[in-house]
Amino acid sequence: MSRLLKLGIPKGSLEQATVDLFRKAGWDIRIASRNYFPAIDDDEISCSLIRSQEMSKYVERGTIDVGIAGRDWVVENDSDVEIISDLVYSKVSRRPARWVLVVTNDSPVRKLEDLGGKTISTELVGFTRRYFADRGIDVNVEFSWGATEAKVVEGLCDAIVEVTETGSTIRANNLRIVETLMESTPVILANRQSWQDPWKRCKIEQLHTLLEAALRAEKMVGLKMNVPHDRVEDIIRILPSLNRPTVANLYRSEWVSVETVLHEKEVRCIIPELVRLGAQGVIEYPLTKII
Ligand SMILES: Nc1ncnc2c1ncn2[C@@H]1O[C@H](COP(=O)(O)OP(=O)(O)OP(=O)(O)O)[C@@H](O)[C@H]1O
Ligand SMILES: O=P(O)(O)OC[C@H]1O[C@H](OP(=O)(O)OP(=O)(O)O)[C@H](O)[C@@H]1O
Ligand SMILES: [Mg+2]
Repeated sequence: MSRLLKLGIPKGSLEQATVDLFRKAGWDIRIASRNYFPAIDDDEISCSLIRSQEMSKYVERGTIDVGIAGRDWVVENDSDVEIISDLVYSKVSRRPARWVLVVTNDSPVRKLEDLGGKTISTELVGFTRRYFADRGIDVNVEFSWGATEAKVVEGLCDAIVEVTETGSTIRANNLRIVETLMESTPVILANRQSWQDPWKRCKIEQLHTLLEAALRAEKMVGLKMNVPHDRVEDIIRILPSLNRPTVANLYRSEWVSVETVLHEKEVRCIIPELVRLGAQGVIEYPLTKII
């Protein structure tokens, strides 16, 4: 019997970064203009484009089995879903997005308490209300449909709670961060019943393993070299690795082959050192997955 896993891809800010990550993990997802059901090169998966804000609701009720969406919206919706994994990427970087309390540069507000009795505009209304209520600060939280930064500039509110990644929107509007309220990364979230189904769970775990492996491999490279037997200890001492470098014998030789995995930025410092210590035939190669 052929089985199908219903997968939700986040439409909007995380869409392109998610499709790119799937490509690295081994799945080709093709999104045709104005079509909400992307093609995927896996007969066991059917794909839908779903807004990040709504993903957890559809996963909770089982309309889709598994999805990717920002943890922020899962928290906001207070959805009863299985969180399988945090994937640390954003729209343009590999850093978490941050929900920050923001005011204009010339605002007298310096700390959360200064907002008592004031109005805050945000898309994340439930979370913001809970955040201030938990701290005993009475604020008026208004829902914003977007372009939220403009509202604080125009004086339509006293502060905003908005998501930021690079900080460029905040800078461009002459705004100031008072405090970070929450960090958020995309998560893999699954329907609880789907997670209990052995076939679906196995398929979800396949996605989980390969998406994480592709993220982990970014910026990492493999390094391989030949080393005289009596220099191995000196070389191993300076060589970074995920666990321990591999040392293998070379056929009928006094030399050994040493292999390791390290961050690409470490390579430019380490290669001259390796050569100084007697390594030869040093090669660097890209990695696509690390499990
Ligand atoms: N640079 C970024 N800008 C906006 N959202 C980001 C960014 N990086 C990551 N995200 C995440 O993308 C998800 C969706 O963000 P958001 O709610 O702003 O909707 P959107 O996809 O940007 O659509 P819209 O055009 O309505 O803003 C959130 O989980 C958010 O944390
Ligand atoms: O810190 P930065 O890197 O500048 O990113 C933050 C901005 O990105 C998002 O807007 P988005 O692109 O989702 O457009 P939107 O205004 O339609 O939400 C968010 O709402 C901020 O305005
Ligand atoms: Mg947005």
